[in-house]
Amino acid sequence: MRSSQRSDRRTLSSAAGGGASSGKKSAISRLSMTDATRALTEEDDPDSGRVRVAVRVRPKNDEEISHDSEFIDCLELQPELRRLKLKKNNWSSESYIFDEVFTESASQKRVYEAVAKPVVECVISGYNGTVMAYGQTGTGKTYTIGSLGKDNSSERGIMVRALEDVLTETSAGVDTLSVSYLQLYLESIQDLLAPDKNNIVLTKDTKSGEVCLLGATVVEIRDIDQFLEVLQIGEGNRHAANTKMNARSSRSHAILVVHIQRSLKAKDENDFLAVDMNKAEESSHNIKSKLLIIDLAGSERIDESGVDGQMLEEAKFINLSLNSLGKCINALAENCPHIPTRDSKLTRLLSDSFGGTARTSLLITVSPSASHYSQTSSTVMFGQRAMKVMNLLKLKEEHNSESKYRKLEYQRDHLISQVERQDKDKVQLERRLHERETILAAVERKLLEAEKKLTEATKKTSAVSEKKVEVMKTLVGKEQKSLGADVEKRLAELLELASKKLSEATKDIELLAEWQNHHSPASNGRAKFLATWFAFTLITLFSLLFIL
Ligand SMILES: Nc1ncnc2c1ncn2[C@@H]1O[C@H](COP(=O)(O)OP(=O)(O)OP(=O)(O)O)[C@@H](O)[C@H]1O
Repeated sequence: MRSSQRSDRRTLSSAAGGGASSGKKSAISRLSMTDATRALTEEDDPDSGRVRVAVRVRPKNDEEISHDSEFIDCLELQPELRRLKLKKNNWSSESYIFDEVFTESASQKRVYEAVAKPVVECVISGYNGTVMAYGQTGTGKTYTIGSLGKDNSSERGIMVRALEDVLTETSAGVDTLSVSYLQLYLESIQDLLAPDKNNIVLTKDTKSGEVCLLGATVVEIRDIDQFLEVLQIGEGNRHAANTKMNARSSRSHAILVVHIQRSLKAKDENDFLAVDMNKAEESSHNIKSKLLIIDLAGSERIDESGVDGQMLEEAKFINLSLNSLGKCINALAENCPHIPTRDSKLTRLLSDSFGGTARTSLLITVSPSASHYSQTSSTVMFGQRAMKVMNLLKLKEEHNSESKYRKLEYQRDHLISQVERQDKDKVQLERRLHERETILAAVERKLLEAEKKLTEATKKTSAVSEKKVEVMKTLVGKEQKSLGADVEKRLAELLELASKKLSEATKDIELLAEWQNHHSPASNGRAKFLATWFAFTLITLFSLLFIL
């Protein structure tokens, strides 16, 4: 069995795109399982709704190599910065940022993985998706989108690789995978799998708003080899006419429509847990999604292609449809209230892909040759405007009434168990709250006791201080008393000494007076004066000592 053959067993997790990659996918899976009507919003992936635009430069062909030898390329690529520089001449260039920039050497695998794989994963999860290539004739749209890679599988383009992934991720016998292959030529839709059906009617389902191709052949696909055969038949029927620009130019838009219907059957308990249901019963609901892979006709201008007759007619219609696509993209990028989708069949077909509910990736293809500067420039501008278009992704689920009823039952049970769980949690929380309150009360009690002890200790401290002051006072009093007695004693001694000295001095004065009287009466008066002065001095001294 080939790697692309479908897996036999399906679980909800694999059904939601469990095979391929990325964390983003798990978010999408979760979404697809839990809420049928919910849109993939910016909350899940801030950039999810925007139309993703990548640019791919094809290698120069022989003609360009010989013709361009004297000119510099009109492009300079910086893939690591996702930047493309468009050079008008040596000194004038403009820079543009894209979601991806692929150089001439980028492989088909790399381009698929960056441009188409995220869309394919989305479609597997139940969303609609569109991958399309836009660019000047001969720049590699068909090569990128439709290469079958018969001789070399590394050359396989987006159509084949997308189907390989879808086949790997879906289950034969449970999911349904089918394709229609059409071309839009001269504003009529032709069935590439049944060439006599050349006017397929394009309508819109009034209920779902989905675009339908009434009467188009739908082929159920079982494996990749069968799909390659289908694609080959379609390619054989694709109308191609030669123009001056490209000997194998496609003059029509090729449209591959891939329908996926997935019947989500939950088989074991884990599956139900994955979808937020807690009962292991079998339930089913269908997810329908659609992938459009479009290889647009070349966007060259009529005057540049130099065509006439039938080919001029073709070019006019191609221009009409591509112009109306450009107008819709401009209107969407500018948030205009009216989007002119009814102007062409191409825009009616793509009404869901731009500004609708699908995930969309646009690859613009360009030539590096300076001689195609003006076409390259207008292609780059087209891509830049498309980058501004936002889509709102919506999951498309179908329910039969029984499965709806079961789902509601599961949801009710799930809600009841949630309420029970919450009640249990509430009781536990209340118990914990009570415990905390008890602890808090004990802590408060201890705090009060500690405060009381602190007050008592403060009181005791002040009593001790007062006592201390009293003791100090007593001690100072005692000291003062003993000091006073000492002073008094000393004074008495001094007084005694002074009175002794006074009486001695009085005696001496009397003796002196006598002696004076006897020997010199003239000096008697003076001696008497001296004696009196001396006595007065002693008395004063004695008084001072007494005061002290
Ligand atoms: N990246 C590439 N690597 C190698 N060869 C390429 C690449 N891109 C394009 N080519 C070659 O360039 C030629 C033109 O490519 P292709 O037919 O895919 O252009 P186109 O854009 O589809 O043109 P048209 O609008 O006419 O359909 C083909 O021979 C193709 O093999």
